Amino acid sequence: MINIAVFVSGRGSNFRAISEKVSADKIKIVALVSNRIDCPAVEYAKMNDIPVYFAAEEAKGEFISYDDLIEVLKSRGVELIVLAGFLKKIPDRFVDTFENMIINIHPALLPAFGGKGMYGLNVHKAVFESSAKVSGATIHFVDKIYDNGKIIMQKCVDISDVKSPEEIAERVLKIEHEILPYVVEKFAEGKISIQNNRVIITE
Ligand SMILES: Nc1nc2c(c(=O)[nH]1)N[C@@H](CN(C=O)c1ccc(C(=O)N[C@@H](CCC(=O)O)C(=O)O)cc1)CN2
Ligand SMILES: NCC(=O)N[C@@H]1O[C@H](COP(=O)([O-])[O-])[C@@H](O)[C@H]1O
Repeated sequence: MINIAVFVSGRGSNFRAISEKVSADKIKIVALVSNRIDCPAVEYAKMNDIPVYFAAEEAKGEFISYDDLIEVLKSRGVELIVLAGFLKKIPDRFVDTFENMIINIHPALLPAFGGKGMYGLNVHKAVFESSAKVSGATIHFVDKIYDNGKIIMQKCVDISDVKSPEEIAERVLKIEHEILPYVVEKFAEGKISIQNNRVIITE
């Protein structure tokens, strides 16, 4: 079993998918981290006795600093950090400390439609405006640049008949809720590795 931390900024449906779909004998969610005090993901964590931490660049009020958060996560033996709708840049020192231990889910087929400003519905609006016939979700390692890390898994979905960005969002979210719990479980089983600079998933 591995200890994981999940970082969120809002609704938390991917966080819930991990919590509800990955078996308790494979992972323990020892921390929910958010940059927002009042969000549904935090309510879900509190209802399920998952420790909640609010983090920001500087400690203030209920917020701890990223530097203090590093020590908290180390003390909790965190082996995997999952960014699930987290909308802030993870600082370089954080990326260095947890090298190849941070993953992110992005609601598009990277490297397309990624980078600064590309989050939430903004992504699906850009995809819709591009007239793309396919979209999907990407899970990647987190490095010091937005949406730039090694890709772990992608799954696509047909959007040739959609009438709005919201329809794309709905179809992609279903994909996210499938592949993120799968990837987290593979991490817990020790079946994801980097060999010759390529990500290998062992079935
Ligand atoms: N060091 C990294 N940090 C983060 C990454 C990453 O790959 N490396 N991924 C993002 C998640 N993400 C896309 O998957 C993403 C999130 C947010 C933004 C963005 O432009 N944010 C705005 C601020 C939005 C807000 O405060 O509400 C900004 O930076 O101006 C882009 C991509 C998580 N962190
Ligand atoms: N670039 C980052 C980004 O856009 N992340 C996206 O935010 C949503 C969070 O939903 P959730 O809070 O219900 O999991 C998800 O669609 C996730 O891919």
